Amino acid sequence: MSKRIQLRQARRLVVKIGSALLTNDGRGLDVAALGLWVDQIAELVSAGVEVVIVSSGSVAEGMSRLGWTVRPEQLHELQAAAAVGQMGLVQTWEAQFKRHNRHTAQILLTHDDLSDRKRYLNARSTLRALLDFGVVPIVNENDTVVTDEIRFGDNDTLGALVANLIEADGLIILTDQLGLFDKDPRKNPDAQMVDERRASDSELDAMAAGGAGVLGRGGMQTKVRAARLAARSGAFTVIVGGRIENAIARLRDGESIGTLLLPEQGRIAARKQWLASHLQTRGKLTLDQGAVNVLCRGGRSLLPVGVKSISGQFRRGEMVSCVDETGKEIARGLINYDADEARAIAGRSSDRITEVLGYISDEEMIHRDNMVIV
Ligand SMILES: Nc1ncnc2c1ncn2[C@@H]1O[C@H](COP(=O)(O)OP(=O)(O)O)[C@@H](O)[C@H]1O
Ligand SMILES: N[C@@H](CCC(=O)OP(=O)(O)O)C(=O)O
Repeated sequence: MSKRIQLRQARRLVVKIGSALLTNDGRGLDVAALGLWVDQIAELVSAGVEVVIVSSGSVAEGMSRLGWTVRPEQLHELQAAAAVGQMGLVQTWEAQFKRHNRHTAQILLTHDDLSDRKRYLNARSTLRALLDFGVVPIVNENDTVVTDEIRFGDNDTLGALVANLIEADGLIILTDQLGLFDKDPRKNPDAQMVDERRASDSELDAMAAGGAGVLGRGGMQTKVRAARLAARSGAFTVIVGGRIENAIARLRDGESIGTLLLPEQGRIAARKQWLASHLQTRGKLTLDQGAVNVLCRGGRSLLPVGVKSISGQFRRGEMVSCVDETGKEIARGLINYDADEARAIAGRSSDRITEVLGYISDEEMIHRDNMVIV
């Protein structure tokens, strides 16, 4: 049976749109095309699918606004163009979603934000809150503080990291080709499009080795790598032509367009493996019997009220071990509070967190998505 059914079942998606598509061959943003993607995404969101957009195009739009016809070589000039262009980029997304009465939000991220545990949880909470409010987040690299993306033109990786961050079911990469071909179709007219593969398939590397288009710079290599990264949290990736009529809607209907790259394992198994790989725990939470029962039954978060005592020094986002009153390990997970804060709210009801700490970041001590039962 075709794996395309996965697209029909997806509840949370990241849609990444590259510079090659967004920018009308370098002449500013292609507002008409952007409007058509917004129509399809707005329909998905109304049908209950959560969508985060990773949008490139700031450098190209900035160049157009500044009247530059040649892409500058100097990094600071590229960064300046990105800062100018980002304004136009988010204005355009906002105006297009407004036609559907949908709010958008600008999120600028760096790779470091996503590898630092604390910032990872902060970014994750913000994105989750936005999705809960029915807002469509528009993500781009924060080109003012880092230069990796504009140097390598690789928002594909950012798309995959966001898919990991929000535990998306899938990553849809819209590009200027119909999909991934067995060789670069620009240089090889006989190239054949790949329909479905495992993201880990090593044959994909040779296929993608052909370089990039004129505006985008990552090419298919970064897309294949992004598919492998996305697969780490169990997400599938589709590489598909953004100019195909109704591409997003047709994918959603399970139609076989573009190239589907599949993870080895499902979302939950992948997540557990990812958590299990963080072997080093920084602290220990002793739980009361009620909390142990609830966690062992599965599918529940750990609330502060079920925590009897805490040992160790840790920061928000670090891995801690949860044990029962005999010291037997029950679970491991990424904790939402620093050790001192966790001690202050342990044993208390979540509605008292604000009173005790003066703020609340999460009702849970450890969210169920960040926990693995051992
Ligand atoms: N095997 C391949 N299949 C499809 N496209 C390929 C392949 N190898 C290289 N490419 C090139 O990758 C380009 C798309 O990547 P890129 O220019 O980085 O776009 P984007 O801005 O969408 O990320 C295509 O225009 C194509 O020339
Ligand atoms: N962040 C920059 C560069 C990102 C970039 O070029 O990525 P992509 O075209 O998707 O491979 C921009 O928005 O122009």
